[in-house]
Amino acid sequence: MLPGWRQACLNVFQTHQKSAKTPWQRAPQTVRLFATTPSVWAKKSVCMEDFERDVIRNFSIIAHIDHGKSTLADRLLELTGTIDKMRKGINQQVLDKLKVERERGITVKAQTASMIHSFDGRKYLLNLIDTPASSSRIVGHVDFAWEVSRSLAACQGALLLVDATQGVQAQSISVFNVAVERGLKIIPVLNKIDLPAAQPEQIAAQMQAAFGIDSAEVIQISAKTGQGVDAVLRAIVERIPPPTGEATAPLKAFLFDSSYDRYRGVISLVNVQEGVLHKGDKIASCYTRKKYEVTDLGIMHPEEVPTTCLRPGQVGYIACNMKESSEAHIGDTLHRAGVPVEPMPGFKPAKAMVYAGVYPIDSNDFVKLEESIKRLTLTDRSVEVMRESSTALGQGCRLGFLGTLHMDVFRQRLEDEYDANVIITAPTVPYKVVYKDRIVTVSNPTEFPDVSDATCQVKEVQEPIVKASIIVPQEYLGEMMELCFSHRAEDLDHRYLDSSGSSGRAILTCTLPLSEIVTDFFDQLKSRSSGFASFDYEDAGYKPSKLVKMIFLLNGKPVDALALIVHRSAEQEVGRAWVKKLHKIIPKQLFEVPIQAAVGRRIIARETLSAYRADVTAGLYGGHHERKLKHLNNQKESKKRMKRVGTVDLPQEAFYDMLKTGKSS
Ligand SMILES: Nc1nc2c(ncn2[C@@H]2O[C@H](COP(=O)(O)OP(=O)(O)OP(=O)(O)O)[C@@H](O)[C@H]2O)c(=O)[nH]1
Repeated sequence: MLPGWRQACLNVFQTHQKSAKTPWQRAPQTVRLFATTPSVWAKKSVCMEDFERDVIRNFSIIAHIDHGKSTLADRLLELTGTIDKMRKGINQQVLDKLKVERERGITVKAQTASMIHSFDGRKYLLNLIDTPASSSRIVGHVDFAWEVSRSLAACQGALLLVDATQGVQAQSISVFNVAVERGLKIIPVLNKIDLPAAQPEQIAAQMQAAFGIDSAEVIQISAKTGQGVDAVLRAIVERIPPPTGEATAPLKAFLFDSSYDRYRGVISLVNVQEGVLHKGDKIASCYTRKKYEVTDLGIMHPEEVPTTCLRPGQVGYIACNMKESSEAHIGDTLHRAGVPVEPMPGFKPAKAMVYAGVYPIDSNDFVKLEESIKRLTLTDRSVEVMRESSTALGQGCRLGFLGTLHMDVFRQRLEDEYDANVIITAPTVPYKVVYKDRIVTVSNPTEFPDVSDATCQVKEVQEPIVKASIIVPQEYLGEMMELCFSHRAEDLDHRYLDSSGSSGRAILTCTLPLSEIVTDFFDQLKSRSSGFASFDYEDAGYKPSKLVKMIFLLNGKPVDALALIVHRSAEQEVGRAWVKKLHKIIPKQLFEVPIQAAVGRRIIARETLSAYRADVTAGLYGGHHERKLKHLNNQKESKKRMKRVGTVDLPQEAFYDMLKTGKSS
């Protein structure tokens, strides 16, 4: 169940969802909750002139998953009277939105809310910019580092929230580093002190060791009971500096998020840095140079509340007849048309780290799938989309994701919101193939050259590597080191975060090839540390590596959709495992089928599928000629639904099974 106003809003749309004829007619959930203003919400009006720079505070809450970010955000909204406690209901969160977010307990899409807070006789405008957290249950949080980084660019401060029972986790450190890099004022907050297992003193000391902050600055709270939360509000006002920027300067607004509304087009979230933005203003984008007219603007309070203007330092939404999501570039600078300004300094664009082919289970559904992907990317701009086709799977799309969690979330959203059943090929990272005269980035195994073939003129192959950090109770340190070494770790190092014997925590850092962590690394990390380890990684460039392309042959014919890029040291193991799996999954044919794994011309592994003919007429004794014919015809029909790979018939579902099990193998 959702809180009052969100539930009412959801009900309106669920009715619409049910009446929508096709899944792709349905509005994406982000849009539904973001852009509509049902009458159940009380009309609010806010005069933006009341809030000059010195009474504005722009901040984020940064935390590891489940440390209580959404609970604290709700408490702040309640304490400032932005939402009504009774209407919201108890223990229900206001800012989390998507179904996948509720199911996985993670925040995927950032949300922003403005609060008005009276303090020491003055009214302050507090803008909370919600950053998505990761799910350490699934894989590294780096998937959403891009979202976090863009949210933080609109802030001057951040609440660093740590669970007093769990202590500092890997993601707390990585987000902290991003915040510090951006020069944000950090307010350390220790949450869940109401729990009997809380160890506030020990964890505060841990925060000192991990972040180098003064433990006396740590505010102890319980976001659940509200204890100490007023001290957080005080610290936001007192410790976070106000934004800079002059109202008289030419307009400069920083675009940090966008969503899509089917009626109004793109809705952008902006942070006005300089000048004043009004309804009716003609604005232009520094990036695309396109011009627009502002048709609507206001603040998220927490729903949309229209205002007459947005002044320096303020954060709000604008609608300006932007038709395509691709026009709203995250990190773009908007200015008054005809009055160009210097764009905001370089913003890291989203970089795809993991690629996979996405195909419909029924190849006739490609058009529908492509449409669904298009719609979904309107709300998730960080996904790269290209068309591709495979002889085995037909027409499909090659998608680039920020990480495997991102890929998983995208697949789940495709299934939840668009009823799309898809086959996703094994994830591949982008490799660099260095030829004598050029460097080519390859993210599709079918395009990877046969490096053993001298005519290819490949000088070397480079693979992406990451700097990984694992925080774990000391008793699991050895186990974690072994895990890292078995995944080709280098430069392994560790230090202790506190000195409380074996129950204390250690942080282990190393470099790992990205390809090693996109499959089973995370599951192993969790199971080998009894769920206690937290893991994070960041991009660390490229490094030469001995990689080869492995292909699989059925009856001597290669199956393109199954090609893999593997490290030479693992080729035997991987080849054997996949051939065994294929042997289990591929249905028997009318003839014997050799299943082989090959690297270049070398056959690495082989299994043989024995011949079999489904005798559909067995049991039909005597002269039932017509019935026999009917059964044989049925058999012929079902064969038409099979994919023909060379001479071998494969049902599309077999690929689904192979690739699904391939992921966890
Ligand atoms: N006892 C207690 N429980 C809390 C407190 N704060 C949060 N919780 C509980 O901790 C769980 C996680 O809280 P959330 O607010 O959803 O955590 P989150 O950090 O927003 O999680 P993400 O959305 O994934 O970032 C929920 O069950 C909360 O009720 C607290 O101060 N005390």
